[in-house]
Amino acid sequence: MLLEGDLIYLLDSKGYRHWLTLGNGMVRVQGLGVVDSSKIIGQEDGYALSIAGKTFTALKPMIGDLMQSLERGPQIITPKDAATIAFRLGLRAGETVVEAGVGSGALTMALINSVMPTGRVISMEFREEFARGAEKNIKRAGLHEFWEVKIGDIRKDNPGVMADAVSLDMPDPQLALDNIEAFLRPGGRISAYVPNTNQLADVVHGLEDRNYIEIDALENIQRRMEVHPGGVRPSFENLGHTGYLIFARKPSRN
Ligand SMILES: C[S@@+](CC[C@H](N)C(=O)[O-])C[C@H]1O[C@@H](n2cnc3c(N)ncnc32)[C@H](O)[C@@H]1O
Repeated sequence: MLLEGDLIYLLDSKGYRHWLTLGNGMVRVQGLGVVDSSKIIGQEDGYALSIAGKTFTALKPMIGDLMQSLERGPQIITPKDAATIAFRLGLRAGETVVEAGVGSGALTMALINSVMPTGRVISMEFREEFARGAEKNIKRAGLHEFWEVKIGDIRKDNPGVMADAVSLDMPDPQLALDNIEAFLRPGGRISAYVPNTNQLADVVHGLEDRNYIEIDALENIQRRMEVHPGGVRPSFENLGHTGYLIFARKPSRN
């Protein structure tokens, strides 16, 4: 059911998305002008409606849609990499995740989505303006209840919680490993996302030096397929390289 206050998008016949928050009455929608949102409130997800003679479908966004529609500051992580991070960290409802840095908040949304409604994500970010931008994005997505941001440097500051998992998307994750010892629980999981192979090697060596176990480094390659009357082939517009992912678990230190 589509409710007042929901953030939704109207999908047109060309596949374009027009975003709006369902309000009381007329709402301005970019590219469409003014839309009477009272006609959408109370309808089912996937409701088809006509606006100025054109057909649209009203849809509630999934987490990947929210990630891709946010206002961008720093480069965001792609849904394919965020999904792999959340799954390989083994996140479940009720867990506590510490991440750094927050950037635009895209990965944060995927992490929150995996631990809500009883768990939470604490983001550590050393640039105040990025923290505020991410806050706007996370509020727009309606996920702020399960999130906290702390201004600080994960290489030396403590988030003040014991984490089940730590997720790092920053240039030098290996320099945070000593500090993370204090707040990642034994058996806890860690992930790092880096664009270059030299950074990947630095992280893996850093984890090995600290006796982390089940260390695994990978690149996540996905190809979108196109189905044409003449045949089926990978899209020419496929994204090439995004980043490398490293995962490990922390053993008990006794
Ligand atoms: C590439 S962006 C993260 C993008 C984010 N994962 C997303 O999907 O939107 C990297 C962020 O890490 C922050 N950062 C870098 N080093 C940091 C550190 N030592 N402690 C906290 N934040 C850090 C940067 O300010 C930047 O906001």
